[in-house]
Amino acid sequence: MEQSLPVYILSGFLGSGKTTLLQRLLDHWTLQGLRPAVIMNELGEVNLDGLLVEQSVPMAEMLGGCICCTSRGDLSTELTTLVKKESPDVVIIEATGAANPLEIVDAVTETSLYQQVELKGLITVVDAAHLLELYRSQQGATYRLMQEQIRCASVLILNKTDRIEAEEIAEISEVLRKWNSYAEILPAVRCELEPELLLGSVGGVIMEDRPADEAVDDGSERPLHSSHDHVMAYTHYFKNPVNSEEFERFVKELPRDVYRAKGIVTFNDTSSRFLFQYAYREADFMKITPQGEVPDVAVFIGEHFSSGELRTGLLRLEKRLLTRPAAVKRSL
Ligand SMILES: Nc1nc2c(ncn2[C@@H]2O[C@H](COP(=O)(O)OP(=O)(O)OP(=O)(O)O)[C@@H](O)[C@H]2O)c(=O)[nH]1
Repeated sequence: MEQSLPVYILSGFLGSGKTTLLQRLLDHWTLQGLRPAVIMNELGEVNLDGLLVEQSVPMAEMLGGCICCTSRGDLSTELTTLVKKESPDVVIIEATGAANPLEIVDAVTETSLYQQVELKGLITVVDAAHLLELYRSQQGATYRLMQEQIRCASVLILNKTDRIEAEEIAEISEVLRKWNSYAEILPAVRCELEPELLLGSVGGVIMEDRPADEAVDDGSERPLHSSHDHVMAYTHYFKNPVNSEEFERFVKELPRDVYRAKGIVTFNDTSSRFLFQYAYREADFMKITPQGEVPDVAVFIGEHFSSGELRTGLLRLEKRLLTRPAAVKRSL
C-alpha cells in the first residue's frame, strides 16, 4: 500500500510565532530533499505570512475568514486539491490564530476518507508572556481560546521565553501541564528547536501500514507503540471487508473518549459500500458509490483514547489478527 501523506496542524494564538516555526520546518524538510506544501489561513484578505514563505513551496491560501468559521468542507477540498496537484511529501496547515483547532482536525480527517492522508498531530505555539499575563487575569475569550489550543495539542512550544523570567517559565509550564498532561512542553526562543526533536515529540498517531505479522496478538503484555499518547485522531485503512453486524457493534461500543468517527467501509455480507458517521454516541450508515478510487478507511477523533486498542479491534474484525486461545481466555 502507498505511504500515507503526513499532515501537521500548526496552531497558536495570533503572534505567538507560528510563521517563525513554519519557516523552520519548511527549511528542514527542503534540506531533507522532501517536498512540503502549506495551507495558510488568514483572517485578513491578504496573506502577509505567505509572502514570507519560499516561492517554490506550493501553498493554498484560504483568506478572509477563519478555517473553522467557513465550511469545513472548504479546507477538506483545499487539501484534496493541493495533494492532487502538487503531490507533496508532507503538508502543514497553519491555522489562523483565532481558530478552534478541533474543527480543523475534523476537516483534515474528513480528507482521510478520500485520500491517503494521515494527521500526525497538532503543534501549538504559545506566547509565554501573553499567556502569563492572561493567566494572571484569568478572563476573556482570548484566554479561553488559548486554553483550548493548548488542551488539544500533541506538542506544546512555549515560545518567547526571552520575554519572561526563569521562575515565570516554571510557573507557566506548570499551567500548561495542568491543562494538557500529555503533550511534551518545549521551551524556545523564536521557535529555535531541533526539528527532529520537535517532530519526534508530536507522536500520537500509530503508523497504520505496519506489516501484518507485526500485528499478531500473541497474548503478551507488550504495549502497542504509542497506545496511550494524547491521540487526537486515529486513521485506519482497511485491507479486508468486515462483517456489518460486528462493525456496528464495534462502533456502538467505542470508548466514550472517542467523540467522533467517520469512514467508508466494505462489508462482506452486503453488496454496497457504506459511509458511516458517528457523533455524540450516535451512529449513522449510508449506502454510497464513491467516484474514483476511494480506500476503505475509518477515522476516530477524541481525547486520550488508546489508538492501540481501536487498531486491535479493527484488525480483529478484518481477521488480520491471529488470536491465540490464551488471548481469547484473557479477554473473557
Ligand atoms: N521576543 C520574541 N519575539 C518573537 C519570538 N518568536 C517570534 N517572535 C516575533 O513575534 C512576531 C510574530 O511572530 P510570527 O511567527 O509572525 O507569529 P504568528 O503566530 O505567525 O502570527 P499571526 O500570523 O499573527 O498569527 C514576529 O515579529 C516575530 O519575530 C520569540 O521567541 N521572542
